Amino acid sequence: MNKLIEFKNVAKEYKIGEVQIKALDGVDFSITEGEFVVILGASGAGKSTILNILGGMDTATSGQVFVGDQEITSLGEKKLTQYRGEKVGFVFQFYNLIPNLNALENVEFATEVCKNYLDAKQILYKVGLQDRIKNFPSQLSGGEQQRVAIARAVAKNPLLLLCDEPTGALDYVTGKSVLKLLQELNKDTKTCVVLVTHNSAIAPMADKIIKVKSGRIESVTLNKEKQNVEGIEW
Ligand SMILES: Nc1ncnc2c1ncn2[C@@H]1O[C@H](COP(=O)(O)OP(=O)(O)OP(=O)(O)O)[C@@H](O)[C@H]1O
Repeated sequence: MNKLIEFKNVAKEYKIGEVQIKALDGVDFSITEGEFVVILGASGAGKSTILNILGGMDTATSGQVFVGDQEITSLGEKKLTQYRGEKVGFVFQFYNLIPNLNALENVEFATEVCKNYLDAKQILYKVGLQDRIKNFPSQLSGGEQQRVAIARAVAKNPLLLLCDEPTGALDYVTGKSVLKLLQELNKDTKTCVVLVTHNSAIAPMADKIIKVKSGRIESVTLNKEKQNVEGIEW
């Protein structure tokens, strides 16, 4: 399998007044096509910063990030917007759906700027929402809203699906079903999934586990005994 993502000596510094915060301090790792990757670390370790740089929502202070055949750290604003719009699907802790659009319209709206998008209705069926496509976000449970958000991200047919604490606002059972959906989508579509969490118990579901500590990579582990989410308890 080919390398899809590479971080080379990536640093991110924030300056607040006189205080300098090193959110990332020389981060190196790579991700292969089709991998399901879990990024683990305590609060403030730098997980979201990695995800945001990878998704083109933030820029590195130094270092290089390669995604596919592009070095995204060298892209100008316009090209970076294009990268974000076409190549990256995002799923966040809070679903960020548009309240006055129904489930189908939320998914269709997201694909408007994409070239190779998938059929919104089909994707909503795939995430188990065939009976809810005309419902507005306020008529859906948290788990259902997250399924719409996942459908919205997947319908773009992205190169990467980036998930930042996607189960953070959900109860145990609903969270587990959302993780199961992400694992199945990764398996079926071979889309690379990068999932940020502080919950180390879900690491066995990944092909690769990247541990982050104080802005540095603590370890990168290839998981030879990948498990289905159903078989993991926490
Ligand atoms: N916009 C910003 N301005 C200043 N400091 C920031 C900013 N964004 C992040 N940081 C700092 O960078 C460090 C890493 O933050 P990051 O959000 O990546 O951590 P995290 O591992 O995702 O944490 P959490 O699990 O709590 O979300 C933290 O010390 C944080 O306070």
